[in-house]
Amino acid sequence: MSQPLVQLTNVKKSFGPVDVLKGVDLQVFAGKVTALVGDNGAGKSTLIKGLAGVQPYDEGTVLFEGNPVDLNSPKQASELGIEVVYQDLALCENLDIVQNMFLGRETLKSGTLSEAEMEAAAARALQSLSVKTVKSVRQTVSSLSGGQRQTVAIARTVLREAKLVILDEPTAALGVAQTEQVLNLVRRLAEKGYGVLMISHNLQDIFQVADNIAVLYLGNMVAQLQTSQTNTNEVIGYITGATANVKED
Ligand SMILES: Nc1ncnc2c1ncn2[C@@H]1O[C@H](COP(=O)(O)OP(=O)(O)OP(=O)(O)O)[C@@H](O)[C@H]1O
Repeated sequence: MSQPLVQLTNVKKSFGPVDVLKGVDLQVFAGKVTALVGDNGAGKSTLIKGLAGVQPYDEGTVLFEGNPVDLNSPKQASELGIEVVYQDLALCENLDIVQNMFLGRETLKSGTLSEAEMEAAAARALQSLSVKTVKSVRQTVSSLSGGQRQTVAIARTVLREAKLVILDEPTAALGVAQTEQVLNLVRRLAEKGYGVLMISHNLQDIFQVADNIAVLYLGNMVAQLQTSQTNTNEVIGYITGATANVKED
């Protein structure tokens, strides 16, 4: 198999006396969707906050494209090409799609952009993901459906030149049709070569879009499975701890 885009080795994180990540390994590949699953409190959010540089790990190594990297701030993570779409999406209701896509980044690496250039770049980001559900990039976010909002938040990561897109429960608040739209978009992200790490509690979604499934149980990575080589019962066994595979200290 090719070199992972991201490789975490023996990552640990504690809050006071509570060990939340107890030496976690994880590999995420470019062009693949990796689902991160685990019961409430397993450590999924803590794991992605470390990758996002929001809450740095206490110990462990992170290789990005094969090189050791520090992830001590969101800026460092973003500069490497790690972008997270949190459940709240961090979109401003009263602003339009273009304004939201450039929020806080009115100037890019290439310098300051005019309105027309920003509009064109926003449209290009959506087109690159074959998004047809958004009619105009000048629509305000308040007029968009939940699925369209998720789409805009994902397209924003593309505009920010992400290499790894981390999605926190992207379909949690969506109905059936919009879930389908967003799952198609997640697949397209991978087809375009992005590495995707997706937290989800929905096994149906996971079996539909994920190439790999990583299971956290009480702060331990108990399984990294290929979706094609496993089934729902096996994954549930690891999530609930019925199938034990915990590293001894
Ligand atoms: N800042 C913090 N201070 C203290 N404890 C924390 C902190 N953040 C997380 N925890 C604890 O770490 C454990 C793992 O939390 P985390 O949010 O990473 O789990 P999760 O798998 O994302 O859960 P969920 O599916 O419910 O979102 C929990 O027991 C939680 O209470």
